[in-house]
Amino acid sequence: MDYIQKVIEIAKNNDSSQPEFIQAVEEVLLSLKPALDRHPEYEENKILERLIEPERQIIFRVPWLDDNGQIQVNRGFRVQFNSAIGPYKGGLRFHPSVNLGIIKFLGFEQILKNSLTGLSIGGGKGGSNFDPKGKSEKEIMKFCQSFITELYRHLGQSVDVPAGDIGVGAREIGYLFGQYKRIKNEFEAGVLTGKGLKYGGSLARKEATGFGLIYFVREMLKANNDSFENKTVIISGSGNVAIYACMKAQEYGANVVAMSDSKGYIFDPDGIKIDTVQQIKEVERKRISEYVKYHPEAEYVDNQRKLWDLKCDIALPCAAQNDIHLENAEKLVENGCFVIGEGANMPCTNEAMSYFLEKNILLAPAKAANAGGVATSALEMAQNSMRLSWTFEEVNKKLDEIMVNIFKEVSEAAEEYGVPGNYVAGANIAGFIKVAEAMMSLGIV
Ligand SMILES: NC(=O)C1=CN([C@@H]2O[C@H](COP(=O)(O)OP(=O)(O)OC[C@H]3O[C@@H](n4cnc5c(N)ncnc54)[C@H](OP(=O)(O)O)[C@@H]3O)[C@@H](O)[C@H]2O)C=CC1
Ligand SMILES: O=C(O)CCC(=O)C(=O)O
Repeated sequence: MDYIQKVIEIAKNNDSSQPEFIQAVEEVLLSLKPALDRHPEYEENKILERLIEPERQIIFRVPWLDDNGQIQVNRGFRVQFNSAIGPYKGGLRFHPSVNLGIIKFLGFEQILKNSLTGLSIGGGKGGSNFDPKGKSEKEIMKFCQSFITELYRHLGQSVDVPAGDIGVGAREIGYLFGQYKRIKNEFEAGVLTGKGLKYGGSLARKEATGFGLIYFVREMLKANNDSFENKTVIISGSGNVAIYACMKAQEYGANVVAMSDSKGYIFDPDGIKIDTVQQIKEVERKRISEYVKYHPEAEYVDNQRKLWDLKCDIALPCAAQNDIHLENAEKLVENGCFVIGEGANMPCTNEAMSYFLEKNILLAPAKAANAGGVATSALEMAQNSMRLSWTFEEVNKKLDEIMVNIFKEVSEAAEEYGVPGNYVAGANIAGFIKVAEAMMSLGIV
């Protein structure tokens, strides 16, 4: 058995109940062969065995009182995966589906993503099986306070710096930061990112993941003599990443005709009115089906999975993992889709990814394409350290430059390691080499 297969077997034996984590490990490791062939010292130093084992995993009880005075108990997680190149960095997800395997897959992806940003940030991720849907403002606050009252002891601006993810936005970060500050009796702004602008947040962080995705896809299209101009785009999700991806794609001349949420999708052939989506999702926190009340010419389909049956040039999955299965991939290609830009983490199954690569579809992998969010979080940390705030234009310009660099790094790695145009392998190899080299320098730790 070769080295890669041996390490995949270790993951399968140790973590057989964590399918998403095994999926992420297989996807990454199988693409690293050219890098491992060139660097036999990685095997001697058991770099892969160490890479798939988190440095630390914290699982904790989160008790809180609901509005009826009843005690509720949730489970909290923080996986501090790899700190070879910087403090652990990665978001918190609050969603009923959260379990250790999901947090581990996200944390594992985050190691390589953060490496690709070129900034000094290691990989981590956390969250809870708490469902923010249907909770009152007070319940959200009480949950956040209880969550951070346990987790705070493991955090710090040079230790571990969480941010948002599904179900965690500026509102939740505010409550988490408020309680952290109270417990520590210290205004340690750099301990959390995605903060509100009034207390240390960065301009353009809210927009960064979506905008960054479009900057990356723009570069990928440019390298293939194409652009967003007049392209038909469909986007899954209607949360933070989806909204700002839509906005930037429209600015570049694309016609975004569909968006979704976890229940269904809207189809507006004249182009999605993104301010309406913002009102429904960011302000009212309602379902996307509300859209047709404002725009009766649009259609609502009560089946989120059917989104992928629509005809488009570019598909941007920006909702959750394993959103595009093989049959969705086949349908997309059959309908003429030739670009996939992954805004969500691991939105394509490994079978769907392989199919897209086989069909020479331009595939922008999540680790590279959605790295603009965490990169801008690192810019927020930099501003916090300097006690300065940059303008929106300054942050956005830096974000754009970072995404241009990531694309360059990814496409050059693909070329150098004999898989030109395979940005999936390019991203994995480029992200991995930096972390592996740092781990080699740091000794057996
Ligand atoms: N926020 C960030 O900076 C970054 C986020 N990401 C990734 O982007 C993706 C979206 O995150 P973000 O926009 O922040 O999250 P939000 O919570 O803002 O939005 C999530 C969106 O996805 C939908 N959704 C959630 N779960 C499912 C599901 N199982 N099936 C279908 N739709 C679903 C939600 O629908 P509903 O409204 O019905 O809940 C909502 O529209 C995630 O994969 C996240 O890990 C990656 C990098 C950075
Ligand atoms: O901004 C951050 O630190 C986290 C972003 C994130 O969770 C992600 O990149 O998936």
